[in-house]
Amino acid sequence: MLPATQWRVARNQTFTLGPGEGNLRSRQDLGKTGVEDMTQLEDLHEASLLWNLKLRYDNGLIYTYAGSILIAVNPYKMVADAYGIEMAKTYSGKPLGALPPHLFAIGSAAHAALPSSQVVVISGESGSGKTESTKLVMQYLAAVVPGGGSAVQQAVITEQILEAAPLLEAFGNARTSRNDNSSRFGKYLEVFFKSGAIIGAKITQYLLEKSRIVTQAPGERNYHVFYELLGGLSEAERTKYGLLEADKYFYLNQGASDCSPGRVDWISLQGAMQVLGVSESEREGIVNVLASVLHLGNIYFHRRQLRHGQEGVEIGSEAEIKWAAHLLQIPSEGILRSLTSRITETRSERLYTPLSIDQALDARDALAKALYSGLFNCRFSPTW
Ligand SMILES: Nc1ncnc2c1ncn2[C@@H]1O[C@H](COP(=O)(O)OP(=O)(O)OP(=O)(O)O)[C@@H](O)[C@H]1O
Repeated sequence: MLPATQWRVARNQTFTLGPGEGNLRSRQDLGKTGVEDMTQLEDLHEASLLWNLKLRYDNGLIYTYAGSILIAVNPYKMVADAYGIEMAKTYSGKPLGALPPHLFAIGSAAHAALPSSQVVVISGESGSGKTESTKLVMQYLAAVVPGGGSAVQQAVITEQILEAAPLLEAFGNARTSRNDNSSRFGKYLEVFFKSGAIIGAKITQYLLEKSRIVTQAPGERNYHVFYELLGGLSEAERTKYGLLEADKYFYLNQGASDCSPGRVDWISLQGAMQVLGVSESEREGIVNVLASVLHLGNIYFHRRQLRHGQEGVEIGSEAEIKWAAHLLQIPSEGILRSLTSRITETRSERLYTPLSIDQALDARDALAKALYSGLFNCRFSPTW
């Protein structure tokens, strides 16, 4: 406790304390690199926690414990030798706290506590590093835990677990103002063990951000897969699906962000699908859906005055409807009707009420969202 009324704060700055403000004591000396576990801090309040994290971060130490919780400060650059098989082996079998704080220590602790069920909860704000941390925990498990079955089965399981991430990211991640690879869905990843060995995994994904399929804020993009598809198709394939360059699509160019293919090339993505057992005909179906979503986005409408002062619409671009119908293998009249009128069914008849231009645009977007989210939900719940 210091009785002084003058407190030295930083360098040569001083300030005078007012009456009743003298109950101050010096900050705990955390040394150059802070403490590895926040529970060692004498003062447990926001300022001291942040100060400790800063000291460590400034020294290239991005991980800190708070008891059995690991706090990671995103370095936004690869920290040399921080991960990899050697590091995974170093942490394998060591109890939490035996070595400096690390994500691999969390993986090791969870693995050591088997066979009772374990859960690693990774949370944080957008761009804080959840996706990367999830992949690192999986990399750790794939590196140090044997797969079940024969050597070939083990290799297949490990490869499938690691290939699932880029595939899910292609369909569920997008560039946002905060993160170039932001996950726009929640995921729950389960890894199954038997006798200490990995025998399978399951990813459940939920709450995909559907609005992004049809609209993007300035500087943001649609899901990576669209740009990867258009960047990777050959000329012949483009012709087959009636596709143009990415910047020609309303669903891709609204954010006025660049339309380059970005993260993963289409060939690698197809390779990942193959590894995960997506057949060639299913892959063909996936491209059909993606291409039809793009075609739907380029459909536009003209206002039409109907009898009795009623407003209706007519399609401005038959070609896009025909492409979507062809790719989805449904009659184009059906799409046309559903985008221009509301259908009400009674016992004896069907009533068609014309849509206004805003309603028609909503109907178009709703169809595109239903197609894409249907694809995301049913094709990408891999279970091994
Ligand atoms: N451990 C790390 N080492 C180096 N870079 C990292 C690490 N973790 C994250 N990053 C960098 O930060 C970026 C954002 O991280 P990440 O996508 O994991 O965030 P997130 O929390 O999953 O975000 P969102 O909620 O938007 O999906 C990554 O693309 C990567 O460049």
